[in-house]
Amino acid sequence: MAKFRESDLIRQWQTRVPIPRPDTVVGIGDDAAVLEPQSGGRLLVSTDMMVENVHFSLGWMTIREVGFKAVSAAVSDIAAMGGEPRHILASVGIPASARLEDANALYDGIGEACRLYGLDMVGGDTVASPAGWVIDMVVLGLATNQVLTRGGGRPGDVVAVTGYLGGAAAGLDWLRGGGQAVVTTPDERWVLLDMHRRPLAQVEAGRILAQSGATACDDVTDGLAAELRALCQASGYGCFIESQRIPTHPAVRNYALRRGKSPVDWALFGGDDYQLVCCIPPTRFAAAQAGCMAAGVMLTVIGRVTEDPALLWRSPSGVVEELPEGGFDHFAEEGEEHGHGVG
Ligand SMILES: Nc1ncnc2c1ncn2[C@@H]1O[C@H](COP(=O)(O)OP(=O)(O)O)[C@@H](O)[C@H]1O
Ligand SMILES: Cc1ncc(C[n+]2csc(CCOP(=O)(O)OP(=O)(O)O)c2C)c(N)n1
Ligand SMILES: [Mg+2]
Repeated sequence: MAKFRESDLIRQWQTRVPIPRPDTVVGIGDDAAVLEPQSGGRLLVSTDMMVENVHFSLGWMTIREVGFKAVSAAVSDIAAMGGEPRHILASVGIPASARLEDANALYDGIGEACRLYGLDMVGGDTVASPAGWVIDMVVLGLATNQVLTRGGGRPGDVVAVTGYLGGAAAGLDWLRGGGQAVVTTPDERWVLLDMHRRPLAQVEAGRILAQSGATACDDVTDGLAAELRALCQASGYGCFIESQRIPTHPAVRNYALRRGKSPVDWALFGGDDYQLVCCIPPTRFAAAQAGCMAAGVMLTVIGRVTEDPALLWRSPSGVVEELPEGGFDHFAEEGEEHGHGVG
């Protein structure tokens, strides 16, 4: 006897997601969703997959937190384009060990995030997975301002980031057990774990950046170094980064100090932060920063775009050199999954 049926599951899940938006003509329940086309904007579409023991471990995250994080990670790609997320589809592979409560808890997390981002869940697919959980999200969004691609940065633009970087990697380090012998205060731990388990997509900041003349943007999923490389490769220009300007949270710095690790390395190579890194003409920066501050988001200059295509930085030891390569790579060799300097 099956523990639950696909159709019952979907019916139960439907009660956990928000009621349909007015631009949803047909949502969950038919062969395809039907959406009202939007005039005066551009449609943004992105997909993002999370796999158990690659993107998360149920050893230290609840399946509800996984659902929330999967939506945030997917929405983050729409934020990085300066768009407004509107609709989402979720394809889920459920392992044999899962109970009905687990499947519903996943959707409690997905539903919570959908409400937070104003998303309408309009479909998906549900299958059995012989291995672990697999969660793939397709997000549709609308860009009514300029679209922020990766390749628009121009020499002289400042390079800026939202929020703090390196927190998700610090949290992962603690959760993996590496730092649990290290003295931390409960509030420090809370910051680290929250940054790892409950990232928030920077939708409002992306919209403000698009409105205030940013030229390029990317979200920090694989680490700042990898995203800077992606921005520079796309534009054909380079950058100069000041390591001491990279914003790391005081709790992350304290933990790194006691752990004998570098918070800047976590920011550069850790990934999973879901903050935005962007390029903005210097004359537009103050307005962009004020707009972000009014929305409760810190925007920090970390460097500038250069004509020379090299990626350079002033390292923590004060030496100007090439920005080290690295970052999260799914196909990296064992032991170097976090690239240079982290692990
Ligand atoms: N299997 C695939 N088939 C087609 N396009 C893909 C595939 N995987 C990734 N891409 C595309 O490659 C680009 C870079 O992907 P990725 O580095 O994963 O971006 P992001 O960090 O924003 O998720 C994106 O435009 C993405 O849509
Ligand atoms: C159990 C576990 N191991 C490692 C990590 C770290 N990690 C997994 S995926 C990832 C990067 C983001 O994933 P990816 O699929 O490359 O996102 P994309 O760039 O496509 O948005 C990171 C930092 C984690 N979060 N959990
Ligand atoms: Mg991807």
